Amino acid sequence: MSDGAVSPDTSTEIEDPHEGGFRAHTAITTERGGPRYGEFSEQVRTLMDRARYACPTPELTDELIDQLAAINDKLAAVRIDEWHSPAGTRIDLPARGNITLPPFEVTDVNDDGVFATVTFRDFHLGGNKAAHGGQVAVAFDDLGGYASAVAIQGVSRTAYLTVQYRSITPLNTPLQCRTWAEKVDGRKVFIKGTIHDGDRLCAEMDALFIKLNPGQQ
Ligand SMILES: CCCCCCCC(=O)SCCNC(=O)CCNC(=O)[C@H](O)C(C)(C)COP(=O)(O)OP(=O)(O)OC[C@H]1O[C@@H](n2cnc3c(N)ncnc32)[C@H](O)[C@@H]1OP(=O)(O)O
Repeated sequence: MSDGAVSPDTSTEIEDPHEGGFRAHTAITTERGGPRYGEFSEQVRTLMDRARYACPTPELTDELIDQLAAINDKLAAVRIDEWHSPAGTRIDLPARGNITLPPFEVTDVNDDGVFATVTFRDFHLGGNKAAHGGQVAVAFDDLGGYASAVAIQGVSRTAYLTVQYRSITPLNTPLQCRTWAEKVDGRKVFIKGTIHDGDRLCAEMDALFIKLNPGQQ
């Protein structure tokens, strides 16, 4: 760190409940960030959407830098560990409040798998109005992990994930995603997935998740 630089404030880390995997033994709560945290997440997503397509004047760029720096300073002052951050733990919000995921809402979980509506936004643009292929994989990874968790009632990590891009995945369109466990063989969980725009198949996933051993990172 250079002279005079200040480290981000991480003093709010009050405990480390991490015992392996990527889930902590913390109570599930929908309180963190307050009742309007979902609106906050939506504003962050909208910021990224608008920034993706904006061409500000140099003067506006100057102004926005100052405003965003002020916001970033406020957020840095309330930095906390990943286990207690509402982003990723607010199960009442789209994509658990995780702003790095394409927002999705799980509509059903049953013997046929996990069913969700996922919407790729302007900031997920790949090119020519289509979603970026990597973002499609992100959606599959998270919702595939969900299907794996349901199948084994435990935590797993992705060993491999392949995507077949069958047709254009549109932006700003509620799409139907289904992920399901095709086979469980010991610690190996073979997961399949599809994303449809109505009747049209956009992409398919074939993935292997490995159930983590106790304490495994
Ligand atoms: C609800 C929230 C959902 C969120 C989901 C998000 C999921 C993620 O993004 S996880 C992040 C991305 N993934 C990673 O970082 C994982 C990195 N890799 C690893 O940590 C390890 O390689 C890991 C855990 C996958 C497997 O390692 P390890 O636990 O030592 O298992 P290992 O003994 O090597 O393999 C177990 C079995 O799987 C097989 N296997 C492991 N990796 C592969 C692979 N890539 N391809 C094929 N088979 C494999 C092995 O051959 C072995 O098979 P068998 O039992 O028949 O001999």
